[in-house]
Order: sequence, then structure tokens, then C-alpha cells
Amino acid sequence: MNGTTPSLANHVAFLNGRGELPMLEILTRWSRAELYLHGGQVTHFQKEGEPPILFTSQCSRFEPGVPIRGGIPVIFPWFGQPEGRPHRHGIARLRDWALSELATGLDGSLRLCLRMPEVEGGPDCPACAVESELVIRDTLTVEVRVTNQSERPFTFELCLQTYLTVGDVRQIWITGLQDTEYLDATTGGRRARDTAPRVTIQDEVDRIYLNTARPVEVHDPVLQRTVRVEKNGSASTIIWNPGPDRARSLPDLGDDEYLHMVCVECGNVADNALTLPPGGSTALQIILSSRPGP
Ligand SMILES: O=P(O)(O)OC[C@H]1O[C@H](O)[C@H](O)[C@@H](O)[C@@H]1O
Repeated sequence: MNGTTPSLANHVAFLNGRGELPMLEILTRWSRAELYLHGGQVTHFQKEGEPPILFTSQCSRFEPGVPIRGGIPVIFPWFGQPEGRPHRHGIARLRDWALSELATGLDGSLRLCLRMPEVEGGPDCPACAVESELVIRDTLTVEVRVTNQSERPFTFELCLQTYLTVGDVRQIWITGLQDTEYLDATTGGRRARDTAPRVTIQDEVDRIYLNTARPVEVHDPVLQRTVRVEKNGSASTIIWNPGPDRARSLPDLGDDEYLHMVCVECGNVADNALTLPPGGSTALQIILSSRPGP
């Protein structure tokens, strides 16, 4: 390390997090983040002088074998609960990932690489490698790469299920999805087309928008800011808020917490599921940023 590179020790602490699970706390000159090796999951990202950008439930469980409710779960190799699959949203959010690289940039950014334990191949998932790379500064960049290490084509779904903090979900509006077809999970997956310039949320919303590469912005008049979710390598965007009734049925989400979150998930799911040839790789990237004003 040369003299101009900021020292890692001043920026990263290895801690026992909630439930005694291994956690990294990361400080940069712009921001603070937390990352659990469980699920390889970022659970906190906050810019100096702003409310957190990511939401994590106060009621989340932090236990081996159970997903963390909040932050940015990695969903792979299936989305939801297809018939015959053992867990909702796949295996990646249940595994303990390993830290493979940690480095400071000359500008003061922090870069981390993580690896999901090797999948040797079985009925639920063929042999594959799953890695992620995070860059933390005044923005948060997360990239997940999947490589098919098996000898046959591998079809799968992949998604970064970003939970964003909002002041009051009933007052936000979401842009970037106009004229996009979606599957509405609240009506059994019925197809519809969003013609409105803004998505607003007054009750449960659970939509898989298809064939859209556009960034999405969440405009928040209560927190007086706009959060932007840019993406690369993603054809689907999912918008989810459980609304009051579903929130009450989720044991790891407080009854009123649905008011303070919205998921803007980027990936390739449903019609946009990916197929990799043997040896093939794919990368999915999101970049989260915020600016003042709704
Ligand atoms: O409760 P989970 O398994 O974490 O799923 C939480 C939510 O994830 C996605 O957003 C899906 O579109 C929703 O249907 C689901 O309810």
C-alpha cells in the first residue's frame, strides 16, 4: 500500500453483528455501510447528513438459514417459490458468503469482493460460481456475476432485491416505468401495461416489470430527496410493498414498517430469466444514488 492510499483499518471494522453474525462496518468520507457475510448482504447504506438509503427491518431475524429482511438480498437461482423448489427466492440469501478482496481506492472509496460458497451441482442448481463486487462511496454499486460451471445450459433467475427507505410510502411516486408491461402478483400474475407516468402506492403492490433497462427514481416529499436506481445487465424491475394487511402477516417486518420501505428490485426474472451456455458468465449491476428534493 503506498502513502497516498487511505488505510483500510480506518475504514473497515470486522464486528459481530445482530445475532452474533459476522458483519463489516465500512466508513468512507461520504458514507457508512454495513455488510453481513450471511447472504453476502448489504444491510445499511447512509450518506453523511441524510437518512439511510437502505431499509432493514427492526424485526428481521439474523440467524443462519433464515433470510435477512432488508438491505439488498441476492435472489438466485429462482425468484419467488416455483413449484418443487425448496425455499422462496433461492439459495443465495441463505448462504454464508466469504470476503475475497478488500481495497481502498485513491479517492477514498472502498471496494469489496465476496464469493458465495461453491455450488457443486444438484437437483436445484447446477455447478456454478456466484461472486459480487461492491463499491462504496457517495454512491453504492453492487455487481453480481454468475458463471455456469456445469456441462449443460443453465436457466435461472437473478435479482438484487433492494429495500429503500422512504418517509411515507403513501406519498412517494416512482418514475421510469411508464409504458412497460408487468405481471401483477396481487392478481395471480395477470399481465398489464403501466401507462401512468408515476407509480404510487396506496396498498399492496407487487409487480414484475418486463423488458425494461431504464433507471428508476423514487421521489420522496417527506425525506425531501430522490433516490435513483440505475442498472446494467437487467431486463426486469420489480416494485414491492406489502401494504398493511400483508405486513401484519410477515413476522420479520413490523406492522407499520411497510410505511417506511419500498423494494425496487433489478434483475432478470420470469419472462426475462437467463440461460447461460456451459462456461458462460453474466453480470448484473445496480448503482444507488440520491439527490436533494423530491
Ligand atoms: O418474504 P420474501 O420471501 O422475502 O419475499 C418478499 C417479496 O419479494 C419480492 O418482492 C416478491 O415480488 C414479493 O412477492 C415477495 O413478497
